[in-house]
Amino acid sequence: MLDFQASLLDLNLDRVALGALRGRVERRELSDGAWVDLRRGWLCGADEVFADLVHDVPWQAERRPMYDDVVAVPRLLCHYAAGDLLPHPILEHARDTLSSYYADELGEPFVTAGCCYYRDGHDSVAWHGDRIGRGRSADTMVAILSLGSPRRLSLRPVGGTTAAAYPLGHGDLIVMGGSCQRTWEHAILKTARPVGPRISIQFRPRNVF
Ligand SMILES: O=C(O)CCC(=O)C(=O)O
Ligand SMILES: [Fe+2]
Repeated sequence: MLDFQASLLDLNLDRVALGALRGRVERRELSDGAWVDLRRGWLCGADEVFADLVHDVPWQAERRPMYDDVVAVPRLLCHYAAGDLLPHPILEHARDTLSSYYADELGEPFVTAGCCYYRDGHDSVAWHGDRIGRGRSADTMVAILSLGSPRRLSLRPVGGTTAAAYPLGHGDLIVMGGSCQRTWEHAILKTARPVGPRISIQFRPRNVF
């Protein structure tokens, strides 16, 4: 119902824009110094941006070794390094807005953008922390903008059982912060429910992957 209302709102506004962050971001403390911030419906006009990204991003199907085999990574990917032009101007605006909103707490800007395209419920990402680089040893932030059909971002303390799950889609923002990448894990689990495609854009600071 909410999604439907958001869609109508988007049509009425007929424009792509970011809502306010100040006063609209809700922080949830996890444990061990980990937290997530949520700002639902941050991006208006998400349908249009979603369609543009499906079309314009050079999506890549990756393969990776697993045991004795090489298997397809179950989602499409495209990584934008620091300094790369992002595939939609609203994403540049989102990155810069996040950088200034979190400047005091993060102490550095968000510089990279990882894009993931989950075509349906078979596409997923297994439990992990973004721990390559500094996320392994230092507090940091990973900000995720979600477009399209809602999928759950599941979270659990490392090695524990699922402790939180946030349905994310249609312009929602979630920021994982504090020790989240090293003391907690996150995943987009496969689902047998009929779900449409979802795109997520993860903004990260330098040397966090
Ligand atoms: O798609 C998402 O929201 C999460 C993706 C993710 O965790 C990753 O690519 O590291
Ligand atoms: Fe991740």
